[in-house]
Amino acid sequence: MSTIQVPAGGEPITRTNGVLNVPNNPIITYIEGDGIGVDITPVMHRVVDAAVGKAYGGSRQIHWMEVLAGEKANNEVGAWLPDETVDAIRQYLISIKGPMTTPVGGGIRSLNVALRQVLDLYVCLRPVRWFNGVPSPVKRPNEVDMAIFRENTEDIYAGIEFEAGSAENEKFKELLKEHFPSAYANIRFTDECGIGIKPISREGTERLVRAAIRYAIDNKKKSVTIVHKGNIMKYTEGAFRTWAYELAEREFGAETYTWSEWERTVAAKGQAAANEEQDAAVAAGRILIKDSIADITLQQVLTRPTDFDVIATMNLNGDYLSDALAAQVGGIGIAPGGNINEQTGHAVFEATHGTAPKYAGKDMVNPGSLILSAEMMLRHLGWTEAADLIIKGMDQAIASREVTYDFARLMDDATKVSCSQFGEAMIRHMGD
Ligand SMILES: NC(=O)C1=CN([C@@H]2O[C@H](COP(=O)(O)OP(=O)(O)OC[C@H]3O[C@@H](n4cnc5c(N)ncnc54)[C@H](OP(=O)(O)O)[C@@H]3O)[C@@H](O)[C@H]2O)C=CC1
Ligand SMILES: O=C(O)CCC(=O)C(=O)O
Ligand SMILES: [Mg+2]
Repeated sequence: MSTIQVPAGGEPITRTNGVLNVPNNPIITYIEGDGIGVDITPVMHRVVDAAVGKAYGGSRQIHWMEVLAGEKANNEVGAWLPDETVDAIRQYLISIKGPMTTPVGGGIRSLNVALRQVLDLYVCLRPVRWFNGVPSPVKRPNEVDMAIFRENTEDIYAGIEFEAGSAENEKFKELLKEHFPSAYANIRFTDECGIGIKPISREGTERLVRAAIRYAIDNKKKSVTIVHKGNIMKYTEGAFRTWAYELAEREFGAETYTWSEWERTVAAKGQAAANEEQDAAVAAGRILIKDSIADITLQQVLTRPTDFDVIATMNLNGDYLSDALAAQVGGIGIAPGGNINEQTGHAVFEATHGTAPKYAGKDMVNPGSLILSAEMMLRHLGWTEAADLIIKGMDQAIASREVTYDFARLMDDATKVSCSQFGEAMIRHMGD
């Protein structure tokens, strides 16, 4: 028997010729989420409903439809990610989710990753911007304004792993030994050795980088930085870099200037000529496509954030970078995101953070990350007036220094409020 109750007054969002048709009463599916999902999801609903109500005077309203996943689904129907949940998310196109728990070192594989893979949500877009007044460990957090495009379906997240001591692991090592003896010889300790495989494809790279460059063009950004560890992982991360440059030159030759063009000009005409060419291209408004190795990137996003606008990278680098960058603009409590397939129109919005289990059910954490994910969702639907109200509510609530514990502990003169009180403050301040 289905656990899904389709809201009587709502209509599905559909898509024709690549364009979303959003009715005034759209059904949006949501997963409450494990851990702090019970705290932040209802607050997000209240804030979004208030913004939509205020922006459109009652002529538009979201009809929320719960679909089960994670611990709640396992408790209620004995499945972590029920088929009907995936089917509903597929059918209704646009969803928002709370975080879901993934055990470490064994147990079920990530449901968050599974959802991205099963719907082929290849772009994980995580914008990082600072709100005036938010406490930050860096001197000039206002200089941080980046958008991370994280490839969401490949890399070590593909889950090709062989547990040490398992029959599969032994079989895989036999295969290596027989067919790739020099690779096998590189394994330092063969006896108890887990093995993971990292697939990175040209197709996966190109669709992600294409989305990142289009975003840079649409949002008038100056550069796209390809972040990789291609010096060490030559045929995965190094290939990502090569394919990214090739794509930029092939599909966006008029709008971009790449560091690989710069290198070719250096070889042909020398460095001064290449610099001149690059400067002229940038002055003419072409987007600079450059690359940076992952380790130094983690330093430079801190020391010279203005060098970075849009970042295009693979799954694991993007995961690390999103949490690290969130710290610069107030922390993971206000770090939003969206998982998107631009070809099918499916999108699942979600916070960057996880289930923060020690705070679960305490009405304590910052709901900002999920609310800002909903703000991205509203913009994606074209409901910009409601999205703008959410930004206004967030700005003003922070300016009035009514903040949750994570900000309050870093601010001298703040009033610490609960998760739900922060939501109420946001709603109050939408009217300011
Ligand atoms: N997309 C998803 O659903 C994700 C799921 N996860 C899963 O979540 C579980 C827990 O992961 P963990 O590594 O602890 O990371 P979490 O992001 O869940 O929490 C780590 C810390 O981040 C801070 N934090 C997180 N959310 C908030 C918030 N809303 N407001 C304020 N502070 C916040 C807290 O810091 P402090 O204690 O300093 O206040 C918290 O202890 C794991 O099972 C993991 O796999 C993780 C990431 C994403
Ligand atoms: O799926 C998980 O449990 C963690 C995922 C994660 O950290 C992320 O997507 O940022
Ligand atoms: Mg993460």
